[in-house]
Amino acid sequence: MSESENRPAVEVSGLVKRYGSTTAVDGLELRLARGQVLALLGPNGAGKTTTVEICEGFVKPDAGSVTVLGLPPGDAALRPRVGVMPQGGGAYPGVRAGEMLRLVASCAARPLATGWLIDVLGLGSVQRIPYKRLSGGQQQRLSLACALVGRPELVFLDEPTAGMDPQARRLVWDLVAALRADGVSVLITTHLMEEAETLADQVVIMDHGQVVAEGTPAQLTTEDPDCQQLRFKARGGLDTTLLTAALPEGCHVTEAALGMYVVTGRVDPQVVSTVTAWCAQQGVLAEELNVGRRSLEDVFLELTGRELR
Ligand SMILES: Nc1ncnc2c1ncn2[C@@H]1O[C@H](COP(=O)(O)OP(=O)(O)OP(=O)(O)O)[C@@H](O)[C@H]1O
Repeated sequence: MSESENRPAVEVSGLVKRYGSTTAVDGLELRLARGQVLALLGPNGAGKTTTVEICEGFVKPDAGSVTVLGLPPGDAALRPRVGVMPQGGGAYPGVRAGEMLRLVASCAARPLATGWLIDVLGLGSVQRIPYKRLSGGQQQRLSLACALVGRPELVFLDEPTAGMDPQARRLVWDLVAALRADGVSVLITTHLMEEAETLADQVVIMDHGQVVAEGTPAQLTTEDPDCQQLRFKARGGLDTTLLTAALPEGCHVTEAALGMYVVTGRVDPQVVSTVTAWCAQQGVLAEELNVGRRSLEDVFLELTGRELR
């Protein structure tokens, strides 16, 4: 086995990319092990697409090192081994869907059967329709078919399910799971926390071009026992400051949405009984009580803030 075969699928170190005064990527470290799925999360403008485009070889970095299957990004030897699904498609507007896929397949040494891929991705009825007339979700599915038709060892999927209906999204999730089962490495960017939790072995949350947290979905959401949550519903507008004061130190109550309360902290039986008793004193019933770990979305918002970018 050559030395490059032992390297991770993607290895990024000290990566920097500037656009004028904007530092899109700021010393990023990233490692995708072979055969794993890595989900790259981050708010708008965090630098995800720039990072992926550097790994794909489309954008040159200002500093840092990147290897893809042990080779420099864009190396000609990578072309048949890497599948790319760029954000927002990337096909000739006039080309018919079926032609597009066959064209891409003709460049591969051992392509998948295009008819099979068209069926799997539910594109049979739109094969003869020009790319520009496909719906957004159909364009995305065609783009995914093009990324996969060459049986790649590594796939870059930049927001693959953006704009897809729930059926198409599930289909893509099944396909990604099947790729993983076949030993394909996948780097996926997404704004859907459920997508990351469902698919990823490893989640990397980035912001301002840097990694702010990484780990398995379970590690990111359960690591800290003091950060459990008790959720309940009750009449809107309860005094959360008073309830917080009634709870042990370290517990904190917020009204996440009208009538939806979240107690964050170490949730033990005493905390649950204090909450229900306190609600009873206010003459309200705490309903749909649920004790669980933080969601990935909670972790994401905590790390990257709630303001719009
Ligand atoms: N070609 C470019 N020229 C100038 N600035 C750019 C260019 N590409 C990206 N940027 C800037 O770099 C930063 C990172 O952008 P990038 O597209 O990588 O973010 P992202 O995390 O993929 O965002 P989104 O979730 O919105 O897709 C942004 O501030 C963006 O405006």
